[in-house]
Order: sequence, then C-alpha cells, then structure tokens
Amino acid sequence: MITLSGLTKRFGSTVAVDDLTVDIGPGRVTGFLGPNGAGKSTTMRMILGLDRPTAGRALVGGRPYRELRHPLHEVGALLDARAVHPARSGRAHLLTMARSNGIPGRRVDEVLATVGLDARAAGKPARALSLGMGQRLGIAGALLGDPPVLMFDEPVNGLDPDGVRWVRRLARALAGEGRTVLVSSHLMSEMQLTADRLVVLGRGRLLADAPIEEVVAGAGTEVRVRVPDDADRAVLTGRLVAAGATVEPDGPDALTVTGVTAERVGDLAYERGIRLHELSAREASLEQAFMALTADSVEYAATPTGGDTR
Ligand SMILES: Nc1ncnc2c1ncn2[C@@H]1O[C@H](COP(=O)(O)OP(=O)(O)OP(=O)(O)O)[C@@H](O)[C@H]1O
Repeated sequence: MITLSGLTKRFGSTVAVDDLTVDIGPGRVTGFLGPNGAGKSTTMRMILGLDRPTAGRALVGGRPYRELRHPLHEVGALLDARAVHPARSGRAHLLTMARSNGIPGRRVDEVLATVGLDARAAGKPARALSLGMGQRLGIAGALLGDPPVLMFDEPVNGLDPDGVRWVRRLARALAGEGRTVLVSSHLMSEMQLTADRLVVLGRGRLLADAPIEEVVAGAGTEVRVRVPDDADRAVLTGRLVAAGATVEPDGPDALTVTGVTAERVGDLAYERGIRLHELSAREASLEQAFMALTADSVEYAATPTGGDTR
C-alpha cells in the first residue's frame, strides 16, 4: 500500500505536486497518468525518498521510505532505466544491489530469468544494452527484493510489441499475487489493457482516482447517426444543438453527437419523420476521457501560429 497525504513539492515557483492525497492499494495495477510535467515522476521520487516533500507525506506500507529497514524488500522501482553505471554489466549491477541489501546472489539469476535476460545479455556492459533490454534490467532490479510494492515509470518505453505484452502480463501477475503495482505511461491504450484503476494528475493536482471504467464512462458516450437526406440532416442537427448536444459531421452523410443519448437522438429524428440509416452509441475511449480530463492542465498546449489560416 502506498499512502499519499497532502503531498506537495515545489521547485522555486513551480508547484510540481500539489496537495495530493490518494491511497494506492494492493492486488491491482494502478495506472498513473498525466500530461508531460504533471508531476508523476516527482511523486514517485518522493515515494522513494529521492525528493523531499515540501509538505505532506508519502508512505510505503505505512512508513516513510527513509524509515524502511530493508527498502528493497519493501518497494521496488524502475525510475530511470539508464541509471546504471555504463561500464558495468547488468549482472554485476544486480549483484552489487543484492550484496548491499543482504540478498543472496542466486536471486540475481532468478530475476534475470524472470525478465528474460540471458547470460550473454546480462554480461554486456550496460551501455551496450538496447533501451528495451535496459528496461528489463531496471525491472529485474525492482524485483530483486521480492517487494510487495512495485513502481514502474514508463516501463514500456523502447520495448517492441512482445516486450510491451510481457510488461503487461508481468504487472498483472504481480498484482494477482496481491502486490501494489503503480505503473505510469503515456500510452492510453496500453493503460486500458493493463490497469484496473487510474490515478490521473494534471499540473500536480489529482484529477481522477477511480476504476478505469468509471473514468471512461465519465467522458460519456458518442452517438453516430447516418441521415441519408441532406435537408433532414440539417434539421436534425438544429434540433440536437437545441437539445444541448455537440454535433460534428462524420463523413458524407453521418454525424457524431455527444452530450445526449442514442435514444434521444432517435426520438428527435422520429418526431420529424427523419429517416435514419444508422444509430449507434460507442463509449468514449480512454484517450478521449484523458483529453477531456486534462484539457485545462496541459503544460504546453498547441496554439495556432497565425499566418496560414487555411
Ligand atoms: N529538479 C527539478 N527542478 C525544477 N523543476 C522540476 C524538477 N523536477 C521536476 N520539475 C518540474 O516539476 C514539474 C513536474 O515534473 P515531473 O517530471 O514530475 O512530471 P511528469 O508528470 O513525470 O512529466 P513527464 O511525463 O514529462 O515525465 C514540471 O514542471 C517539471 O519541470
């Protein structure tokens, strides 16, 4: 269990993490989402005692990191896969970590096998490892102490599709063993497949802490309606807008409608005797839900540059 209460971090005038209160519980994968600069890495660094909170607390298993007697046995983390001495082999790196934490050397071979690094790859100097292999090595380090809490910051960065699936299965398996698993990622579709619950940050503040289905449902559904007749389509558009919906053209004869249910679209068409060729509702994607949630908190929004107004 990770417990954050009133967690705040300021760097000069930048508020990186702003009064964050959330519990990240065991037995599930919690996805940690937010636009660039939202404060995810800073939060993870505070959980690991690498950054000191300006205010509030970050606890692992009820205690601040620096009070943990055997930290590697309590929490494992992949933060920056490149944080390995470039000339040292992956195996030597893990052996050093193991020794300084009273972990037997054979555990190194176990975790290397778990992450799929063979003897040849594990014997290479870290600088010769591909990004994907570096990620695997970082994950091996996180698993070394067999901890009940795991945090992976962007673990699928640089992994090929097989590697991505592997991380997904690993995260799910670790959660299935009752561990607390916190995974940050920019890839919404990946989060949708991996996480049970989401914690979403924007400008350091908590925007959502809910099961993934709830976050997606919060973005509402989208209705697609095909109206073959041009005049009918214009009439229906007017009625939908009057009913509070947002309507966008979708191909030559279709509309995408948000803000009202499919039933309401059907009723409004029926009242005017408008012929429909399709009426379908689809749930918003996590991507859309994320965009809606974080619209006000992106650090650098793209703005029109003027000049070319086409
Ligand atoms: N050491 C530091 N000194 C000054 N500002 C910092 C420092 N570390 C982070 N920040 C700032 O704090 C804010 C949060 O950064 P953080 O890296 O935690 O966000 P993030 O959500 O992990 O972003 P990304 O997805 O881009 O990694 C940003 O505005 C960043 O510029």
